[in-house]
Amino acid sequence: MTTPMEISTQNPTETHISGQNGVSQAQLPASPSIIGQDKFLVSVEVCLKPSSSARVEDVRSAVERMLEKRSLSYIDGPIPVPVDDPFIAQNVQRICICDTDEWAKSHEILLFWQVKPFVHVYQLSEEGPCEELSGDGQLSSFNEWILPAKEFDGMWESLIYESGLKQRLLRYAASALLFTEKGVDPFLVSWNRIILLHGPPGTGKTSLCKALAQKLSIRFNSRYPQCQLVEVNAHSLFSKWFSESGKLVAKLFQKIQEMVEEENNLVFVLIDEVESLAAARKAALSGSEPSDSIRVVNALLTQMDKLKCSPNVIILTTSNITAAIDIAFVDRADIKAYVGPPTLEARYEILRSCLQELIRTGIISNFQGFDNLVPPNYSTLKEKLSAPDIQEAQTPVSSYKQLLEAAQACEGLSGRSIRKLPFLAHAALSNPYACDANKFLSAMIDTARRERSELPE
Ligand SMILES: Nc1ncnc2c1ncn2[C@@H]1O[C@H](COP(=O)(O)OP(=O)(O)OP(=O)(O)O)[C@@H](O)[C@H]1O
Repeated sequence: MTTPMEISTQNPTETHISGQNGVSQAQLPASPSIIGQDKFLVSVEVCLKPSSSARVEDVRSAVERMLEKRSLSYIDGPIPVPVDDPFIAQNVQRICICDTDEWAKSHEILLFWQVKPFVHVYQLSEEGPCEELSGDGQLSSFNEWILPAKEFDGMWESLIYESGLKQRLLRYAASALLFTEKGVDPFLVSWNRIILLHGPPGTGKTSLCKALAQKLSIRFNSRYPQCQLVEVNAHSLFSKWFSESGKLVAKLFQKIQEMVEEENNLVFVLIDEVESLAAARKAALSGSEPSDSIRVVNALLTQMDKLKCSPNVIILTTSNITAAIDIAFVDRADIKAYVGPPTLEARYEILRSCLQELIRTGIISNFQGFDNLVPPNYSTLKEKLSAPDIQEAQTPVSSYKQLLEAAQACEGLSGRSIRKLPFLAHAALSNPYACDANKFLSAMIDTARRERSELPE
């Protein structure tokens, strides 16, 4: 048996990939890497307009030429679509620099001569989920999306974790796909493509799985031009109609198998709350559940083992059980990552992004506290707070401090609760139509304290 790789947000160990000289399109690494002459390979994601019918290769070359001409500095985030290039302007909706953050930490800003941009061109699918109703018309047993999907656009960026968790997941998945692609003998080097994210409720595990699938579909689109995500509803598989469940599992996996047979298809299977499978199995063994349920779980595990052999499948699973999970299902996962409650920095960044959105939409006005209406990021804030001239610049600093205080007050709250906080704070204001930033921040601190006091011991 292989020893699973544990990724934890609490015990970060930074590992950098290097020596990717001569990387071809199909072998792309998922994160920036040092290539020949000490250049950093940085991903540049180019989103086409829904109306565009331009060839991906043409857009890629045009963007590469544009990047060569401009002496850009590379930091994560969008760069303006050039208006002086009619072809790009006509076809491209957005250009985004990605994944420079782990390099930028030690190198500050990456300059154009240090960088080899790796351009990924994609178009979002607007089809929406295709839902399959189970026989009795109740809960559907799965949802299916064509990736990259409009629904998941921006999800990756909105999830904030410390210690490079997202980058590590991306790299592990990318390495797993590369090993398979290159035909590495699994008897000599073992790995699989099952990922388990576990941790308390509301820490973004399901969202992270979907966002990871979306990212990989963009990064690997030259090898896999088609990509799907199938979200299995584990609960619905254990409907009260157990006799139907076996059929549901068979039907579901038959469909997945059909997708996988097409070798240009990359298929992600997301199974949420896998502990419900283990619970059903345990209950069946103790005789409190129909023995059908054990057959369903076993059928699911067997089908997963079968799927594991296909090179173009990644199985993503989540569990809310935070302690060591010891179930047959989990043994199968090679990559296990603990996703914990957000740290102070992550909480601050989540609230900052909420605030920015409320400023953008005009819900918060009368905003004097922040430079250019942009609240500072956590590290800039730290610098500002430790600056010697802090006493003189009282007004902005008090706003920054209020935001930090709100983040401190959120200790123990999940990412999901923190994202709801600005809404609750707004609803608590006496005059929500003329929303003053400082009043809003005070309301947010109070709301956070109240929410926290309501947490179970
Ligand atoms: N670290 C985070 N950064 C930013 N947003 C977060 C974070 N954690 C949670 N959220 C927000 O909470 C929402 C809910 O997360 P999600 O449902 O994926 O969590 P989960 O861990 O799967 O929870 P559950 O197990 O209860 O389903 C996300 O869509 C996101 O908006």
